[in-house]
Amino acid sequence: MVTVRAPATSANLGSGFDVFGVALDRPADVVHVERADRTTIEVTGVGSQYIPTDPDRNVVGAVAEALDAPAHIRIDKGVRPSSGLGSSAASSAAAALALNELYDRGLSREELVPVAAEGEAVVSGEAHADNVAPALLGGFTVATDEGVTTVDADIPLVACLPEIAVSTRDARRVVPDTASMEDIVHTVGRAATLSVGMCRRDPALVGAGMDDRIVTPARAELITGYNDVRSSALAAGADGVTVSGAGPSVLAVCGERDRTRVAAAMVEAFDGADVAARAYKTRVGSGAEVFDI
Ligand SMILES: Nc1ncnc2c1ncn2[C@@H]1O[C@H](COP(=O)(O)OP(=O)(O)OP(=O)(O)O)[C@@H](O)[C@H]1O
Ligand SMILES: N[C@@H](CCO)C(=O)O
Repeated sequence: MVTVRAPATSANLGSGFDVFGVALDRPADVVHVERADRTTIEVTGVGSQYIPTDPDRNVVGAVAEALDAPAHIRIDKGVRPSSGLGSSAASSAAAALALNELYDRGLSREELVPVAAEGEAVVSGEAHADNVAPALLGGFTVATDEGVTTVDADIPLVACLPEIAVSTRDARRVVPDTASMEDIVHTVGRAATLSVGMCRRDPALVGAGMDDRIVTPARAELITGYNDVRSSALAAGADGVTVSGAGPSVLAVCGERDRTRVAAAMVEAFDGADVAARAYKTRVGSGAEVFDI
């Protein structure tokens, strides 16, 4: 049996839609795989009652098929589904790494990114790699059709998860088809600023780089209380705030000493909108880890 822990992730980071992503140091999924003649799936943990065990509908089934690696796959969910924290990606990445080890396929983590992205295609309709890349490689990742580049950035973050669900598939439907040249130039500038901030481990630059006029405003409409949560986090000292992935989680970047105050402000603002929420005081973390073989 092979066991792998894969982290939650936060994709887009505002200005990097379908390109940027970060691994978080918590929460995480843990996946156990054992050889079998055909793939069977068992799911426990947070939100498991909403996750199918049919290999054709669970992301790990697509990963097992892509690797031609039938197995009994037990998923212990630590990342809530439909959270905006890469729940499907955590399982996809963990299964890809675990089955690669179990069947000795010898693929590198970079080579496993498109394999794990096949899992994402099952649930969102597109094989976007911006969650599975950081889940496998760790750090801050830039995923394009040329491949993935990574930065080992140590940046404090707060991920605030409200008790509402937004599916990636629904959230992708509200993304506009076009954008003005002014908004494109604004967002490219912020994306470049964010990348420099990650390289310099500078939360203020990362926060400034999160601003986006193209996708985020449409996604914010799906999250009750988002505007109050964002302004409360900024008032509490956050350097930047944006929608985490497809939402509903809200991600704030801040200095280490401000995390507790920012986390409390975000939860309180959601409470003011009659939405229960919990906040993870986290940071950019490492990728999936193989525990035992
Ligand atoms: N192993 C799995 N883990 C989590 N969700 C899964 C899994 N397999 C299938 N799903 C389905 O995928 C959906 C959750 O994926 P979705 O992309 O919408 O949320 P997310 O991954 O938490 O968000 P985001 O991709 O924005 O970070 C749920 O409908 C769930 O039933
Ligand atoms: N880039 C994807 C990430 C989903 O987590 C989206 O926003 O739809």
